[in-house]
Amino acid sequence: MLGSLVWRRTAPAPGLLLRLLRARQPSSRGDSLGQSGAAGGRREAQFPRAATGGRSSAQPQYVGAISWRSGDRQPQGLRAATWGRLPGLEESPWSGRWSGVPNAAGLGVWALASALVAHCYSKSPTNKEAALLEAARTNNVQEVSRLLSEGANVNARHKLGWTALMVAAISRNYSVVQVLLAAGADPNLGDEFSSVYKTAKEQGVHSLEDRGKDNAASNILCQWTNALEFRRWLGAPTGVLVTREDDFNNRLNNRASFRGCTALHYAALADDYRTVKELVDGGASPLQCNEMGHTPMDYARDGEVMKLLKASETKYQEKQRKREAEERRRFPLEQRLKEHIIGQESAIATVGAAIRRKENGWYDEEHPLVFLFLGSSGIGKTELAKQTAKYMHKDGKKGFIRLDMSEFQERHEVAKFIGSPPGYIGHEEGGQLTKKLKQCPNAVVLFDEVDKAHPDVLTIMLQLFDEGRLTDGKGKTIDCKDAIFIMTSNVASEEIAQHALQLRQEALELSRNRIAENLGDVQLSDKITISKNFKENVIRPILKAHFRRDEFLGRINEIVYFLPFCHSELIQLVNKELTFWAKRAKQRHDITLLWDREVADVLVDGYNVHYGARSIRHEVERRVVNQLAAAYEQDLLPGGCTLRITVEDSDKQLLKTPEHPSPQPEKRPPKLRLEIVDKDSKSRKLDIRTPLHPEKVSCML
Ligand SMILES: Nc1ncnc2c1ncn2[C@@H]1O[C@H](COP(=O)(O)OP(=O)(O)OP(=O)(O)O)[C@@H](O)[C@H]1O
Repeated sequence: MLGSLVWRRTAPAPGLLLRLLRARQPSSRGDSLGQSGAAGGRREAQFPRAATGGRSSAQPQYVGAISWRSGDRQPQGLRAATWGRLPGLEESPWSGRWSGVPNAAGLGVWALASALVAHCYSKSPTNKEAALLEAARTNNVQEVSRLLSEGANVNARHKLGWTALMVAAISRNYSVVQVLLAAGADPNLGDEFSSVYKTAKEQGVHSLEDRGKDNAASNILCQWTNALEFRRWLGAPTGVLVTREDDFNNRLNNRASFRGCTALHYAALADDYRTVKELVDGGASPLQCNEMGHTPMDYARDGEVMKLLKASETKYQEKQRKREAEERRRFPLEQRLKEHIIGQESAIATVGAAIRRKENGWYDEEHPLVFLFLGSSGIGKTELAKQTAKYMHKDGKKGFIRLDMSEFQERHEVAKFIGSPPGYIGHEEGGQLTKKLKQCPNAVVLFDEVDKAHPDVLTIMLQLFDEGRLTDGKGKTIDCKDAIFIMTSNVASEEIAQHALQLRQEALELSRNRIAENLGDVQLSDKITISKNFKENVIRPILKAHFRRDEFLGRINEIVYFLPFCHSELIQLVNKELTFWAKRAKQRHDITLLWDREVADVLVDGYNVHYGARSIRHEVERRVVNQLAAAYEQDLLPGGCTLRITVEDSDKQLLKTPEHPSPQPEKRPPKLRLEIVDKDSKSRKLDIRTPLHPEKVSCML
């Protein structure tokens, strides 16, 4: 592991090679401004005598080390001693001789360089965060403390993605690590730098040296000098490889990916016991994985550091378990789910209880947990699965696997599911399920529309649920007893919806009767529960007929029923949608959006039991967002204004019907309108033209 991330001691890194090669090139143009390298935590550079004020010589002679002041691109000694003595002054780029007297071209270069340096310095003489990174790298504890006391952001990142704590850790600068942690550095931040080549690609710069994006002046100058440090001194951008080696560390393998590596990963790589200890004591997680899925221990060598990490892993796990248990007690899963899911209380309770059993060790460890979510479209089946995955796997993505089973309707599509056997097309690709399960064997796996899957796919699923493991096309077995499998289906959704609506009607009538009979403290309640009788005698036979397998249904731990929304839940859904648009209006257009209570009542009418929450979303878009967009397009919404959505008084319309030849008064559905609220809190209606009619007509959808 270690070998893949760190260059062998004897092999110079490519960037170093590149610079060595450059330095050895004959200095025909007097451009050899020297080498830089990290030595003993202090950055040193050697400069030709010509550039440091010595006598000119055809063979550049090097003088002693000149130290960088942290946060300062210019060598101090150079600035003090030879300000203005730039290569063009000492030697003409065209003459190839050291002259001592500036010729025209030399003067030009000098002027250009001076202007450029002045520009660089005027732009950002002391960028605190950049200086902090540099001070952390060079082990300048005093400078780190000074910058932090002056307000430098301790968690700021280098433009390529690492933080000061990571630099200090890889540089084995234990004292800096201490200071940074004390100042609140987050030890669990991950590096955003991947590999040199990937980062270069992502940032759109060259991996070795970026010429293309320089400003023209520094480019011209650097073509003459071609000295990397000089380019950097001028503020000219350098390539990713060199930046990584110079600003971070030059002993790391530039091909390896470092994304997600924390300071602790780097301290383990650097094999620095004191820093590892400091980080662990400072709250660094020894369990945190980088993008490759490796923990800091994977990078540790055998010895003290490895021992320390092992011990802290166990301690951290124990601590984490206690913390999570406490968090669960204070903020149970059901409560979290209710923050995202409106209604569906019985479904939430069923899932919550099963997961609590699993989390607390009260479950059958030989089999994974399997749910079947039943109900019509758009009522939160997928959402509940997603939120459960979020709860179980804080890092998200890999912990939630979703497969649309309508893609596995044919027998040959089994191969897509678990991968083709050797010799078949697609063997190398692997299966959609197995590939993802391999990455996260305890994921929450959602099989959407499971009723559409081919029976052969169901057979594989049955095996998976039964044995808790799966063998892929390459013959590799994945153990997934800890996974949670959720299947969704619309089978029997019509029956469930009708039954629920009927129960709700009965409950409502009962409440009304009791109120009418004056039976005291009666509350109207929308809460209903589906009876066991209905589940056994209506739903189970439908499922049996569909899946044609008792054993398949037998392997399901819980069948979870999702019911159509009641009125109060619909009001909540409407408010959720309107809140979403209000946030958007504020963020994008600085418009404050308010609405009257009756607006939700009107929008609830758009509910369609077959489309669930989606029908509410569409109704809000059709009746509110369309108006907002039209008003915005017609320039009726000044920035910073306040808008109110109100219900237009329902007016009457005269209708003639065959039964009633004389016109009958009929109430039209109420309309929504937009009003702008003036500073004096008075509202005035917005006159929005309907997009299809150019003439001015009031648009009230
Ligand atoms: N109970 C609910 N509470 C809040 N939002 C919901 C609820 N039900 C559905 N939604 C929203 O409606 C959209 C569709 O929901 P979801 O994908 O969960 O539907 P579904 O029941 O899985 O239906 P389908 O079978 O059609 O996928 C999502 O954006 C979701 O946030």
